[in-house]
Amino acid sequence: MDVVVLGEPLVEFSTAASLDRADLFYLSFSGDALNASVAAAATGASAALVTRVGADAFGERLVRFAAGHGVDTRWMVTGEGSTGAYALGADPTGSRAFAYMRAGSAASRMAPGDVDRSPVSAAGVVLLSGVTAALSPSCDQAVRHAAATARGKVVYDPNFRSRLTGPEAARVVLEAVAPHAALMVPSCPGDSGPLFGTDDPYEVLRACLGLGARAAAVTMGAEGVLLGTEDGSVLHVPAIPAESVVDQTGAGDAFAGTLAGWLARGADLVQAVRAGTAAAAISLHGRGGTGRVATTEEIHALIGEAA
Ligand SMILES: O=C(O)C(=O)C[C@H](O)[C@H](O)CO
Repeated sequence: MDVVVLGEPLVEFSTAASLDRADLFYLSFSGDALNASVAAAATGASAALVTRVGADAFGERLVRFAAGHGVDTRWMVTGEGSTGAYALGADPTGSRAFAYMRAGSAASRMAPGDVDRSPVSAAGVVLLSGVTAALSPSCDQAVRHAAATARGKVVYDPNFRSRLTGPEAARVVLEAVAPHAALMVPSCPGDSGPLFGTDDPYEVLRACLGLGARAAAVTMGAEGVLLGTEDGSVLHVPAIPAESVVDQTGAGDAFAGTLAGWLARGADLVQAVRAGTAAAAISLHGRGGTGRVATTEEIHALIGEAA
């Protein structure tokens, strides 16, 4: 397996109106782990999502949705608890509101055994996130176990969510995972303030390397990505400008999933980060986490290489 992602897929109810006024919602499927696994599969890499869904109206649809996007669903199993869901209000000014309906969900009941039953140990890249660790104590354990099992092949997205966890707890997970990380992809701002106490991307980069990650790609939205490696090299990769932005939800996941796919297929770090920035730019044209998934041809066209 090229890429293995561990985390919670969510049913997504989105609207361009505000959540307290909208009465019509668009149904789709999202969640940081699903967004990233769909992006990874779109690169041509084999990509599996390791998770649990509920035995309810949406669990099976979620699995079908993932399969329809080329994700290997053999490790999306049905378990106790409901399929997680969230409502997203993404209005045209760019402001966003989230309402989670995921407490006690099937995926939040994952545990280290889910990792042992998955292809994590044989994966080219294992994509883990702070969202997954924040779902429950057993998910926290699963993330740490996956990091140790993946033997240095981890891409870690801290993805700090104040509705799910606090800075201290998120920082403890980050410190546990960092020594296993081939790459960390913190956002700045976003993850930087709560987790690193600074919005200076160079300081965030140094902090990630100081914790034992072999490389870090600090994502800065329209300012691009600051990429640094343990040998001391630092490179600024510009963002790809996006016009007519519909919604930024999932852009970071498109970045992480795409770069994981490219890395697993043999690209070097700089190529993979460039591909990730292209996928993130394209994702801004769709509503929700999976509304617009970049094709490899589109990525090549944007980064100026022959497809
Ligand atoms: O916030 C989360 O936990 C989600 O997974 C919902 C969205 O899909 C996610 O925030 C996009 O990154």
